[in-house]
Amino acid sequence: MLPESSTGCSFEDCQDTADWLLSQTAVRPLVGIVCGSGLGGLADVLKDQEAFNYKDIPNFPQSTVHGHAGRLVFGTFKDRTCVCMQGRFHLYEGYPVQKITMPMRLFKLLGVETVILTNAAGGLNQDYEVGDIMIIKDHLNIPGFAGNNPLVGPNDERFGVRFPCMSDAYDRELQQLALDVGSELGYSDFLREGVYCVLGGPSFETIAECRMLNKLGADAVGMSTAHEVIVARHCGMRVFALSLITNKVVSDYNSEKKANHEEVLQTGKQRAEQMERLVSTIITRIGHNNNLA
Ligand SMILES: O=P(O)(O)O[C@H]1O[C@H](CO)[C@@H](O)[C@H]1O
Ligand code: HPA
Repeated sequence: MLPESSTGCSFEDCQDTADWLLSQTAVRPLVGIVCGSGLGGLADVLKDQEAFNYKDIPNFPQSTVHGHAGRLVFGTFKDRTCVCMQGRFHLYEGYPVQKITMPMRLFKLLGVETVILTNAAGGLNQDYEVGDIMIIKDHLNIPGFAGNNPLVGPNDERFGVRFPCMSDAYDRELQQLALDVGSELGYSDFLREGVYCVLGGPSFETIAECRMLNKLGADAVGMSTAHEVIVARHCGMRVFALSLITNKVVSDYNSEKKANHEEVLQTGKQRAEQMERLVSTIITRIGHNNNLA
């Protein structure tokens, strides 16, 4: 059986889901947002909200992780129309990688042009502090090294080409815009630019793994985002992504510290306001057809 037909992620499945949503709401979103662990409050910046529980959306996966509410929220910010995933899906939840990235194809079919992804991540870079916000400039897709890439399987040209380029995955103009907005908001002291590394999870990294990832050039590590970015780029959407450094990884055998999800959610709460202001200000500067306002 073809992977796409077995997971409900074919073009027709995604189109059915898009048609259903478009029949339920008058909002025609141009910006798609994905909230990372503990960052679901980002959806609250949207006005005139219309929200759908994931369980009520045809073909849609369910959120199983604490800190991911499981709601798709449509609304506007200033005059920008948005759709926001309050909760994402991860490999470790047991979904095939095609299923966890299906919402990106749905975004495309809803008319989204720009995707803004956020995540919680562990800081590998020794200069990073908890609470830093990292503009993702590139990624290391470790599951992809082992063949677990969301584009594996028959390619549907209606979404994109068989061999999409990824050297331009993270839009450089949007990165610059984020730096400018961050500076205007007085965030420069905790705004970074770096490389995000995705692992399968759900176990946190060993000390040896952290040391290796840092040597490989990763600044932050998490269990999401890169798969979504690949699928979003495959179908031609512009991508911008932020990591909130919620914890410093343990890379010293003398350390007593232990990575844990509670700390991740706690840091999310502490930086929620700045994350929301940064993202919402960036959204106000994104024009139609991918132009910057
Ligand atoms: O990437 P998001 O969804 O923000 O979540 C991050 O936080 C969780 C670990 O605490 C993992 O799911 C990791 O990927
Ligand atoms: N490792 C992996 N994923 C994470 C981390 C981490 O330290 N923090 C938040 N998500």
